Amino acid sequence: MQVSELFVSAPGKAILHGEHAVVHGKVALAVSLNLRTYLRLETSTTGKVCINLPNIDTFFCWDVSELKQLITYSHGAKGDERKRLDPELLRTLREFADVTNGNLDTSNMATLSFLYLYLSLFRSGELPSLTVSVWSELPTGAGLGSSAAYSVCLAAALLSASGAIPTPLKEWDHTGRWCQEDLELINSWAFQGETIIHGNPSGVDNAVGTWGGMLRFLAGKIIPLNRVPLLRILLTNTKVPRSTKVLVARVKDKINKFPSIMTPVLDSVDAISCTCEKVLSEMTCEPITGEHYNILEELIDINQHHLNVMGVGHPTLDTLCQVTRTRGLHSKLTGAGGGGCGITLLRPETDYSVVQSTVQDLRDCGFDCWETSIGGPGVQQHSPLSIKEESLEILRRY
Ligand SMILES: Nc1ncnc2c1ncn2[C@@H]1O[C@H](COP(=O)(O)OP(=O)(O)OP(=O)(O)O)[C@@H](O)[C@H]1O
Ligand SMILES: C[C@@](O)(CCO)CC(=O)[O-]
Ligand SMILES: [Mg+2]
Repeated sequence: MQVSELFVSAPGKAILHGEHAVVHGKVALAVSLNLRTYLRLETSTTGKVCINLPNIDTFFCWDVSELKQLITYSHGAKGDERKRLDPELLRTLREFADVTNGNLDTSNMATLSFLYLYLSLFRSGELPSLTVSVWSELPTGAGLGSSAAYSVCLAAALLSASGAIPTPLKEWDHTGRWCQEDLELINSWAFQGETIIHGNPSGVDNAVGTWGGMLRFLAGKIIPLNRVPLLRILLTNTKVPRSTKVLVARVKDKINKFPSIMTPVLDSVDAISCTCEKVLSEMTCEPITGEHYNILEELIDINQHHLNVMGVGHPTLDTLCQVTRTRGLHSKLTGAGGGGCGITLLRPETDYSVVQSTVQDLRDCGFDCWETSIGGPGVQQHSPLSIKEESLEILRRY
């Protein structure tokens, strides 16, 4: 065991275009948010493994000796264990935690992905006693990549604690980032955590949590977009709970039922992402005009219609679009939809008073709403000094 106390964090994300279509091999454009999930890992000599997940009211402790037996029953991963889930280990863990396949309980999913990563990453040596506490600024299950930020934090902390990757924080620094090769390892294990929570993730959310910034994602290929203009975005949480796993499965059923109808929709979303990427890149090399923003707004409107066609809209998201439209602003859902969050594009000239009135209108609908900054850094190691006092207090409370 390499560390006694370790802090890491990973950002949430907003998808500009391409949610759902990305699961079916189309392009998505996604960007990290300034809202983060923080994790504290502390080694101990208690002979216990504990997780504290206060956002979802989940607190568990197991004896290391009890967990050790689970590995004996499992035959170990075959092939490249970073890329594919070990079905036998997962089955053993489902039995152990009494979680049936298809169970969507928040607490069960988070526990299962922790146990899976812990046992997979330490199975070849001694299982260590440790306590992991996670605290997030992100709303859970609202489309802002909370599951990916959680999985990325778990992967980074457990890989570092196992010695598979170094801890990058220098004595004199407040934050440290891993090298490219280590980030790829973190991302691949985070994808496994996402797979346990989501069922069939594309990998875009964990890629943003790992690398941060804005990126183009296509069939597992990640291209960072460095030349993008500064965008002003309003985030609205309708507070309608939904599960990404259920929504992704719903879209798949629809594609299977109406392939000739749904395939053109997915192709159109792909073209929207590509057109948006082109416009964003033009905006960095020529003077930004109103026409650039007109196109970005039209793309948002068209995509929102497509997402409704895919069956992942919600009446509250329609309300969000209508309310912002009366203020001349354009919105779409972000993430899996079915409730959760939407994004509204603000133009550079959008007056502060218009933003304020829009926020108030949306709050009057019962939504949470705030202007956000985008493009925050990907997964990081922290010194305690670089974590807000309230978050640090929560992480060290358990
Ligand atoms: N802070 C957290 N602590 C523990 N578990 C979390 C936390 N945040 C998210 N999770 C896990 O992630 C699940 C929510 O994932 P889900 O993919 O449905 O939503 P999301 O990631 O917020 O949205 P989207 O996938 O659309 O971006 C929760 O049920 C829980 O298992
Ligand atoms: C709905 C989806 O496209 C995005 C969720 O943030 C699912 C995924 O890509 O894994
Ligand atoms: Mg998710």
